[in-house]
Amino acid sequence: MLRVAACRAAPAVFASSSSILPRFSISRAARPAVNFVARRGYAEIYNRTKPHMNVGTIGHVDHGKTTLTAAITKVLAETGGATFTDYAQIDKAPEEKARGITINSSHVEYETDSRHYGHIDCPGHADYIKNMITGAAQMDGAIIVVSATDGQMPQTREHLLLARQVGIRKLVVFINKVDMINDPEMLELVDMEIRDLLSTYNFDGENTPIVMGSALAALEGRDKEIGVDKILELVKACDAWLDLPARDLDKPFLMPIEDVFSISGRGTVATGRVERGTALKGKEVEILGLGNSFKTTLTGIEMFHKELERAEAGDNMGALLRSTRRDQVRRGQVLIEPGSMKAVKRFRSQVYILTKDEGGRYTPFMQGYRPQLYLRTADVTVTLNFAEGTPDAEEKMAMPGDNVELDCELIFDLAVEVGSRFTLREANKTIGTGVVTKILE
Ligand SMILES: Nc1nc2c(ncn2[C@@H]2O[C@H](COP(=O)(O)OP(=O)(O)OP(=O)(O)O)[C@@H](O)[C@H]2O)c(=O)[nH]1
Ligand SMILES: [Mg+2]
Repeated sequence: MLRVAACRAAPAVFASSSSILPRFSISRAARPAVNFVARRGYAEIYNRTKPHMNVGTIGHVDHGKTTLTAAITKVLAETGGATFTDYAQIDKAPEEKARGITINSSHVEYETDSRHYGHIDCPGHADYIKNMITGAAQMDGAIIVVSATDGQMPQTREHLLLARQVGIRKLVVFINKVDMINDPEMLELVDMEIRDLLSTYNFDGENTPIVMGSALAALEGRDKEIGVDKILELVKACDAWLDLPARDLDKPFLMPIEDVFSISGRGTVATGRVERGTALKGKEVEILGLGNSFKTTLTGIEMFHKELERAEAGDNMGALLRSTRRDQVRRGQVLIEPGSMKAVKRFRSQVYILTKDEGGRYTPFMQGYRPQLYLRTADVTVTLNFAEGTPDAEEKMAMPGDNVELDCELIFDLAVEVGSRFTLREANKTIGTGVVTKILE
C-alpha cells in the first residue's frame, strides 16, 4: 500500500527528458518574475523607494481591528501617506481566491516616513485562522488589538499562538477603547496581563511596544490625545519595532527540483525555480530528501540556454551537478546551500481542513488517515495523527472546516522547516492546507 509520488511522477520526468530545450523555454515563459506588490493587486500609487512590509490587525472579535484599520488610513491620509478607507469598505471583505480556498480579507495600504505597508484585516475569527495557516496573506508583523474593557480573551490567545507558529516574530499591541475606561489602574492591569501573555507565547513581553488609545475616537476625529495622537504613536512603534523581512536574496540558497535530465557529454542537470538565495557556479551544494541526501559541486548554471555564473531567487535554472548519476536525483528533492536545511520525516503542523464547498471532503477523517502531502515539488504519502497528548485521539475526528494540530509522519524524508507550507490531497482533491510548526525527532 505504500505509495510515493516521486514514482508516480516519474513518467512525466522521462517524457520530458527527450525534449529538454522546449521545456526549458516553456517554463521560462510561463513564469515571468512577478512583482510581489503588483501580484497582490495594490494600486501603484506610492513611490516604491521605501521598503515594503506586510502587517495586519489580529485579536479577539469586536475588539476593534477593523475600526483601527480604518483609523490608520484616515490619520495617514492627512499626511498624504494613505487613501482613507472607511469601515464599511474594509468590512465588505472582497472574496479572494488563494490556492483554491476562499479567504475573506481586506487589504489596505499606507506609507510612513520610512516604510510602505500592506495591511490585512479579516472580517471574522475563522478567516484569521484560515488566513494565517494557508499564508494567503502572509504577515511579516502584526498589530494585536486588545479591548481595554475586556482584556485578553480566548481569540487573543489563539491569534497570538498562531502568529508565533507561522513565524511572526514581533508584534505591536494596541489597547483599544480606552475612552470607556475611567480607572487608570485598570489600564495598568491590562498592560501587565498582555506582557505576561506575550512572554507565554515566546514574544518579547518586556520590550514590545504597547499603545493605549481609541480607534473610534481617531476615526471620528475627537479626543485627539487618545485618538489621532495614539494612531501616530502606533505607526511609529511599527516602524521602530517590527523588523523588515529578510529579502529572499539574502537567505541561503534553495531550489526545489522540478525535473532531472541527463545530457550526454555533460552529466546530470536538475531544473527548478530558485526559491531563495543565490547559486554560484563552482560552489558546493547539497541535494536533500527522498531518502537520498548528498553533497556535490555545482559545475554549471544554465538559463535561457546560456551558461551563467550565478542564479538568484526567482530564476528558473538548470543546475549541472558534478559526478552525479541521474538516478540519484529526483523531483521533490531540493538543491540547497549545504547544511542550511534538514531532511525530516516527522513534524507537527497546524492544518485547516477544507469544507466541501471549498472543494474538500464531505466527511471527517480519523487518526491514522493517509493522504498525499504536497510540499514544494514533492508529493509523499503521510500518516496523520492528532498531536501527541490530544485527549481521546482514537475517537477524535477532524471535520471539514476544522483547524487542527496534527503530527505528520512521511514515508520518505523531505526538506522541511518550521513555517514550510503544504497541502494535503486525496484522489485529486485538495482536502487540507497546513503549516509546519515543529520538527519532531
Ligand atoms: N467606545 C469605543 N468603541 C469602539 C472603539 N473601537 C471600536 N469600537 C466599537 O467596537 C465594535 C467592534 O469594532 P470592530 O472594529 O468591528 O471590531 P473587530 O475587531 O473588527 O471585530 P470582528 O472583525 O468582528 O472580529 C464596533 O461597534 C466599534 O464601533 C473605541 O475605541 N471605543
Ligand atoms: Mg473586523
